[in-house]
Amino acid sequence: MIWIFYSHGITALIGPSGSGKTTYLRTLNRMHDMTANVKVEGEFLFHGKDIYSDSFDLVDLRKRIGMVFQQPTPFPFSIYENVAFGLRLGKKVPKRVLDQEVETALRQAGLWDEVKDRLNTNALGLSGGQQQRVSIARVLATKPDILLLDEPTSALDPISSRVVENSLLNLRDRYCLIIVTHNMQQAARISQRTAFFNEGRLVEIGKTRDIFLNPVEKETQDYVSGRFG
Ligand SMILES: Nc1ncnc2c1ncn2[C@@H]1O[C@H](COP(=O)(O)OP(=O)(O)OP(=O)(O)O)[C@@H](O)[C@H]1O
Repeated sequence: MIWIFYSHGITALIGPSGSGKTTYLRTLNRMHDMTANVKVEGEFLFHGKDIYSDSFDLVDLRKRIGMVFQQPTPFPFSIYENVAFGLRLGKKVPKRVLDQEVETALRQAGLWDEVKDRLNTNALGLSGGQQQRVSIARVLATKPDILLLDEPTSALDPISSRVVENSLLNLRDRYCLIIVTHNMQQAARISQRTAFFNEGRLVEIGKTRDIFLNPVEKETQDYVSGRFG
């Protein structure tokens, strides 16, 4: 099966617990490389080049295909240093440039107005939703093409979740976002395309509206109508 992700927009990966959503997501930036006994099959082309080829630079890959996890993952540094972290890796960047890039990333993540007066305070002092947006800004700062998000709002309260969702909505015209979510309402609210996984297989992928209202497969119909999962 050939599966294409477009250069921008949100694709939601849905399915019952243990259906393989996270396992699939992690293949997209080679997160399984460090795990013993994992075999990845198939071809994963990124701008026409197989990301599993030996010549693909892993650090570059993870900059261009960034990942945001379920738990916010700020480092115990200032907000500024968190976002600047990836920009500083392996090169010297002038402060003026760094300031600009940090601001841009925080604006894109929808956090700038809330933190612009306290960039030097510890990111761990922020709320969960703010910490998650710091995590998103940190990934955005390295100028990725793709953001992989593994249940990015499931550890947050409903209000913080909505704020993070809104940030993702603002990013979808510029980036390719691929998001694992347990929350079908969330998938329906924010994604243009949805993929349904079950028992380690991709069952069906299509426009979100079609997957929810008019799926091809009975398995998908049963899941979206709440008959299992
Ligand atoms: N295609 C597959 N091949 C081999 N193992 C798989 C496959 N899909 C899933 N698994 C195994 O099933 C387990 C659950 O998978 P995974 O965590 O990806 O599911 P999930 O849909 O993300 O679940 P949850 O929604 O609970 O986070 C993992 O241990 C994984 O190794």
